Amino acid sequence: MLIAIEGIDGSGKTTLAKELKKWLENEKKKKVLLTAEPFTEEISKLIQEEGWKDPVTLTLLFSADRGVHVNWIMKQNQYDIIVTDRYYYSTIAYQAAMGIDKNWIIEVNKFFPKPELTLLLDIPAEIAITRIKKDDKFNFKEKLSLLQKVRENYLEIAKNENSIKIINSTKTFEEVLSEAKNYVEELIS
Ligand SMILES: Nc1ncnc2c1ncn2[C@@H]1O[C@H](COP(=O)(O)OP(=O)(O)OP(=O)(O)O)[C@@H](O)[C@H]1O
Ligand SMILES: Cc1cn([C@H]2C[C@H](O)[C@@H](COP(=O)(O)O)O2)c(=O)[nH]c1=O
Repeated sequence: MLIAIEGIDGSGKTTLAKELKKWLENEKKKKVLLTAEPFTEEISKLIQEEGWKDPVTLTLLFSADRGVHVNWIMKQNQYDIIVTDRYYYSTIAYQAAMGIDKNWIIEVNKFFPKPELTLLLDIPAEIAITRIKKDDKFNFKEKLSLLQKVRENYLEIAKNENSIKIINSTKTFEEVLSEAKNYVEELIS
């Protein structure tokens, strides 16, 4: 079972992913693998060196990275649940915000398995930006207008996809976690 956690930078994905894993392991006795994208060191390096110069290259690099990630996930048979911090909705939301055609991004990513559940942490970019650490490795993060567009794209994608559940991430972390647990509970029970 694949669960994706999505949202703009600083929306709380990594914090939620870690706490969900603890809860699933301790309370639900599930074997959980926590993973994240970008996945490979090599492609992350290329993204940093080359990708940001050109959104087409960036789309292809993130998608190629996902191919390697998915192949690796397929071999992790010992787990009940795989939780990934970012998946293909990130490429649709971010690279479309950079001007790439959404349908082309969907086409490039169409062979990857669809997550059974995606938790979309929704938060205004103005608030998320105050939570982003200054030493983050990708350099466009401070660009408020881009993150605003990424947020709009995520909400648009969610309108047409029942498996994406929107959680208001301006709430306290305890509230966010509780809502996320309810969605996961529905899925595993
Ligand atoms: N609901 C919340 N309320 C307030 N602060 C939060 C909440 N959730 C997470 N945070 C804090 O916000 C910061 C960013 O969280 P986190 O690193 O989990 O976000 P992220 O979405 O993974 O970010 P990025 O995409 O930039 O890696 C952290 O300091 C975290 O403790
Ligand atoms: C998978 C993916 C990621 N991005 C962007 C989104 C973030 O700004 C960075 C990843 O940083 P994180 O702190 O590790 O979440 O990359 C993207 O633009 N497109 C993608 O497909």
